[in-house]
Amino acid sequence: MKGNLEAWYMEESEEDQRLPHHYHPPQYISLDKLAELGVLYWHLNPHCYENDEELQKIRESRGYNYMDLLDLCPGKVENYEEKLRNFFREHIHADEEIRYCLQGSGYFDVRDKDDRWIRIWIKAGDMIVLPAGIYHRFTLDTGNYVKLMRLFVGEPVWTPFNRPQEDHPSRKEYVKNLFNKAGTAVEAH
Ligand SMILES: CSCCC(=O)C(=O)O
Ligand SMILES: [Fe+2]
Repeated sequence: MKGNLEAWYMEESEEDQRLPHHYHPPQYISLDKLAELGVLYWHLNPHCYENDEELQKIRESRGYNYMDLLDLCPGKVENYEEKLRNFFREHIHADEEIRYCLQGSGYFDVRDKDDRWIRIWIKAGDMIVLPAGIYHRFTLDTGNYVKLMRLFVGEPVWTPFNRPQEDHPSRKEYVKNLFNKAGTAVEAH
């Protein structure tokens, strides 16, 4: 299913994290550019997530056997404010972070090769995978609500490792792959 994920370079400022933080004019990023960073994307039909063959195929091909749902609104999660604060602290994980947006919307920010923030706006139907070792963070947008499916290979481990983590094995592996990919054309000669 075709989607239209929007992502852009984010202007850093002390303003409300839930605002878009565009440059003027905006600097949009293509899906190819996100793919270079190892970020994967699909657009699915969020209304049939309970019985969706497309979702099932992705889960089978990538081994995502675990799933749960996270409803980010004040009454439904414990320590709502603290959770949101932690999500917005720059961190990595030892494994992929796989999120499928079923309702609402929010921003995943990821660092590019030059350590600039890219803001990825996920809405209902957007499924993204952040690779292990990529620096990222998450915030709600001004809509203030998101319902996410979380997927994982095996028993889930959500542990965040806050920046700096240059010696963490998943970070080292990520950086190695990131710069190897860019260098392959040269090495081929
Ligand atoms: C609300 S899911 C995204 C937040 C995050 O980066 C995490 O859970 O590790
Ligand atoms: Fe994370």
